[in-house]
Amino acid sequence: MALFMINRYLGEEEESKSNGESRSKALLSKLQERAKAREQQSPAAKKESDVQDTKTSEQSGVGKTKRKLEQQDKEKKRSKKKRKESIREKDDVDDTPVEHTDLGTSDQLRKKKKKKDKKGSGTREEQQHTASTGAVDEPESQKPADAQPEQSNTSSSFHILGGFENKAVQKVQRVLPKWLAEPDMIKRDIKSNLIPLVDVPGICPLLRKKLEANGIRTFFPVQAEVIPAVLESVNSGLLIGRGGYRPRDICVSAPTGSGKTLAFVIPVVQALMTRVVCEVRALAVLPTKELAQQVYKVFCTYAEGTGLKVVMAAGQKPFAVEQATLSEIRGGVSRSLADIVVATPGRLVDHINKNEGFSLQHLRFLIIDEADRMIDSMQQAWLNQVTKAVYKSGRASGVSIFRRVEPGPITVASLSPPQMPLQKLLFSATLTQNPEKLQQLGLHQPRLFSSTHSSSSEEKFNFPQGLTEYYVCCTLSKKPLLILHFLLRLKFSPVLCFTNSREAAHRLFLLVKLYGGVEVAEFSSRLSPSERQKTLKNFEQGKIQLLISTDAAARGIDIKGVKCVINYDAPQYIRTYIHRVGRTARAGKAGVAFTFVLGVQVEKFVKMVQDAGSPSLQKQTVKPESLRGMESRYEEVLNELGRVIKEENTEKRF
Ligand SMILES: Nc1ncnc2c1ncn2[C@@H]1O[C@H](COP(=O)(O)OP(=O)(O)OP(=O)(O)O)[C@@H](O)[C@H]1O
Repeated sequence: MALFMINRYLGEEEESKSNGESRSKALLSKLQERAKAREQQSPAAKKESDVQDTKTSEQSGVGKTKRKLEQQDKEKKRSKKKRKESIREKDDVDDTPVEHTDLGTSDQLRKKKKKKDKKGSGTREEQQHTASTGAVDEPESQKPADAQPEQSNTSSSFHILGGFENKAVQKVQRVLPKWLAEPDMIKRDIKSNLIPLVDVPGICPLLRKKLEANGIRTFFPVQAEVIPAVLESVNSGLLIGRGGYRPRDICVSAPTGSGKTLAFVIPVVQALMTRVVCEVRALAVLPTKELAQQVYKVFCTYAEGTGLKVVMAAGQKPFAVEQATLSEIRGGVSRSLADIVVATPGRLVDHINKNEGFSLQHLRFLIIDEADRMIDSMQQAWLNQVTKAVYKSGRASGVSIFRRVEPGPITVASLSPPQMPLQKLLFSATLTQNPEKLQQLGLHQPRLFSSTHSSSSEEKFNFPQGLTEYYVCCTLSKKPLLILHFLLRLKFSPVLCFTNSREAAHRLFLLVKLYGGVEVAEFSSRLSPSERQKTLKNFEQGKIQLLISTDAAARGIDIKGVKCVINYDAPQYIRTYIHRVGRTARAGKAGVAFTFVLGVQVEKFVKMVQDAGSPSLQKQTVKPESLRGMESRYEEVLNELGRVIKEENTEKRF
C-alpha cells in the first residue's frame, strides 16, 4: 500500500486529456520532434527521416498522422532488430507507440516495466529492482496517454518504514528463578504420608508430649519437611545460622488444611523456649482478626508451660488494653511482656507508631501467613514499618551486646560482629510464583517447600486430596431453590455457603430463614467481631446447619466438621475459589464443594479451575422436577422478603 500519492504535472496534454483528438495530436507532434532529434544522431535514420519528411510534407490531416504512425512502427521494428543483435535479448515486438532508437539497459527495463504495468502484474522483487535501477524516472510525457500511475507501482518506489504487518506475537515463556522452579517437594496425599512424631528430628520431648496431648500422633507431610528446616536454622543459637551465616528465608506453598499452622508454631516455640529475657522475638502477621485469633490459640497451646508469653494485637480489644499486655514500664524502664505477638497489619502498625514500649529490635522470626493475600492487599506498607522497627536504634541498642544493622552484601566486616538475623517464614495455599511480587518481601536466599512443581507456563495450585468438586448449571432465580434443595432434601449439613457480597449474603440469609426448616446464620462485616466469633463457635458446635458467608471466612478459617461448601455465587478469581473450597476436606478428610454457575459463566469457570490444576471438577445436574413442590412456598417467601428488606431499610434511615 502506498503511503501517499504524488500527482505530477503532466503538461498541457494532461489538461486536455478529455479531448481525445487534441491529445493524440499533441502526442504526435512530440513524437515527431523526438524522431527528428534522433535522426540527427544516426545517419541511417536521418536518410529515412528525409524521405519521410518529403512524403509527409505532401500529406495532411488524419491520413498524415496515420502514415506517420506506420513509419514510426517500421522504425521501431528496425531498432528492435538492432537491439536484438547487440544485446542478444529475445524480446517480443513492442507495440507501444513510443519508440527509442538508442535503448540502453535502463530503457529496456523501463519498457519491461511498462508492459507489466499494462498487464497489471509484476512481482515485488521485480518492482523493487526497477525502482533501484531508476526506471521510475521515466518522464510522464513518454507514457501512453491512458497510462495512469497505478498504486502498486507507486508503492514499489517507496521504502515503507516501521513494522505495520500483522505478525503473530509469540507468548513469552516464563522463566522462574531456580528456588521457585525447583522446590523441596511436599507430598499432597496426607493420609498415606503420615510421619510418626519420633521420626522427625529435633523436636524436644516437652513439645512432643504436648502434641500427643492434643491428639497429634503423626506429622503431616508439610510439617515433617518444614519443622526440621526451621529448627536447623537455630541449631547454632538465635544469633547466627548454620556455618555462621544468616539463615535462609522459608516459603511454604501447601494445600488448604494440610497443617501449615503447626509447621511454624512448633519450631518457633521450640527455638524461643530457652530464651532468658522476654523480648518480642516472633511476630505472626495475618490478614483478619479471626485468623489471628485462631493462630494465637495454637501458639498459646504449645507455649503453655514453656515460660513464653503470647500476645494478640489484632484489634479485638481496645488499643490501651493491648498496649498493657505488650509492655510495661518498671523503674522507668520499658519492658516487653511478649515473646510472640500475633497481629493484624493495621493494629501492628498502630503499635509500632504509637506504642513506645513496643519494640521489634529483638525480632528473630517474622511469620507471614496467607502470604499472597498480605503481599497483594498491603502494598508492603506494614512490612516497611516492621523492617524499620527491627533495625532502628533505640532502647535495645544501649543494653544489647550486639549491633543490629540492616543486612547488606556479605563481607568479612559485616560478618565479624554477632548479628541477630531476621528470618522470614511465608505460608499460603496459593503462594504467588511471581518473582517480582516475592522480591518486594526482601527475601534472603529463600527456600521453597511446595506440593506442586512450578511449571514455566501456567500457575498451578494445590488442591486437597480428599476434595470432590462439582459445578451446577442454573439460572439466577433457581439458585435459592437449589440451596434449599441441598439442605432440605439432600440433607447436606453443616454447609458453608459463600456469596460475593455481604448484601447477597444477608438477602439469602433472610430468604432461607423465612422459608423455614433450616438453622441458618450469616457471617460478614455486618456483624461485630464478637458476634462473628460467636457465630463461628455455634457453627462449629453444630448449632447452625447453614452458614452464609462472604469471603471473610474464605481464608484460613479452620472449622472442624464442614463436609460441604457451596459457592452460591461463583468466585471470580481462582485463589478465592481455592480458599473457599478449602474450608472442607481438611486434615486429610473428605469433603465436597458445589459451585452454582450461570450459563454465561460456565466456560470461563471450568477453564479457570481446570487450568489451576483441579483434579476432580465434574458437572452435577439437578433436574427441574427435583425442585418441584418448593416453588409455591418460595414465591410467598419472595414477597415476604421484599417487605422485610423494605422495613430494614426504613429502620436504617431513622
Ligand atoms: N499432624 C496433625 N495431625 C492431626 N491433625 C492435624 C495435624 N496437623 C494439623 N492438624 C489439623 O488440621 C487442621 C488444618 O490445619 P491448619 O489450619 O494448620 O491448615 P492450613 O494448612 O493452615 O490450612 P489453610 O491453608 O486453610 O490455612 C487443623 O484442624 C489442625 O488441628
